[in-house]
Amino acid sequence: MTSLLEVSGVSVSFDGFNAINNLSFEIGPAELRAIIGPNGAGKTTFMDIVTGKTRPDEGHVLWGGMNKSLLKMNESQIAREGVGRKFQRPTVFEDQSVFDNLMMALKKNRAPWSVLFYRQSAADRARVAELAEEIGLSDQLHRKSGELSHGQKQWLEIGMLLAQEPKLLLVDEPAAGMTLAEREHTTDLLKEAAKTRAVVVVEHDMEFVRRLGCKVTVLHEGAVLAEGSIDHVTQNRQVIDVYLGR
Ligand SMILES: Nc1ncnc2c1ncn2[C@@H]1O[C@H](COP(=O)(O)OP(=O)(O)OP(=O)(O)O)[C@@H](O)[C@H]1O
Repeated sequence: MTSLLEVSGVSVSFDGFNAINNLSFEIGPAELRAIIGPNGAGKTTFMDIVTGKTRPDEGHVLWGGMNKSLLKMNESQIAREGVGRKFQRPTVFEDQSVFDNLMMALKKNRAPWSVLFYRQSAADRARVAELAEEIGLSDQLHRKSGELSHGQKQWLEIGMLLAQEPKLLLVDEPAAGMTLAEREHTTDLLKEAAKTRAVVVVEHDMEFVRRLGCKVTVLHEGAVLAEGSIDHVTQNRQVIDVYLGR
């Protein structure tokens, strides 16, 4: 398998503290991966490095078939390369409808004149309908986004990211604050999204991770402690010790 993203030997320290410690990580172009790990394991810092927010002190972050270095790009160049990031709290335009939020998010020519003279095309409207279907909000299209439930807002934001057609989607704790039914829908949505792109889900909720049914990477002290199926990693003695604080 050729990787979409290949992180190797990456280290970063903050004031002498090693937050990421010789970390290596690979993901394929259509793969779902969960990253778990105790507080302070380096999960957020890892995402910050991939998205260009934090520069590592050492190592390589290679992207795509041509092995471009993401470390040579700034945050917006990395986003344009196709790396999308969903933060924990939903950030949708609350005063706008679901339809308008999705329409605004569509991948288009962002030059000022094209935004100024932009008219919705039938193709764009069809794409918005398709995205709404994918995130399960087809019947909410004309609702104000601020009126949606927490779970629906999260799906809308995922839809807005999918509208940008990312090759890699990083999702931070999507299940937090969701009802069981919302979690189940979120699992389906992420699994579906990962059929055509790479999706990395950082999550604390083990049941949610189990339902994702994907390979799991366990981080601890800024490095990979274990990797494999959820059963494989949860039976690993070191992982058990770390989670029990031994
Ligand atoms: N900008 C920073 N300055 C100093 N220390 C930092 C900075 N960012 C992260 N750290 C430290 O690096 C370590 C890793 O933090 P990180 O937020 O990546 O962990 P995490 O796995 O995401 O944790 P959590 O599950 O609590 O979100 C922590 O000890 C944190 O305090």
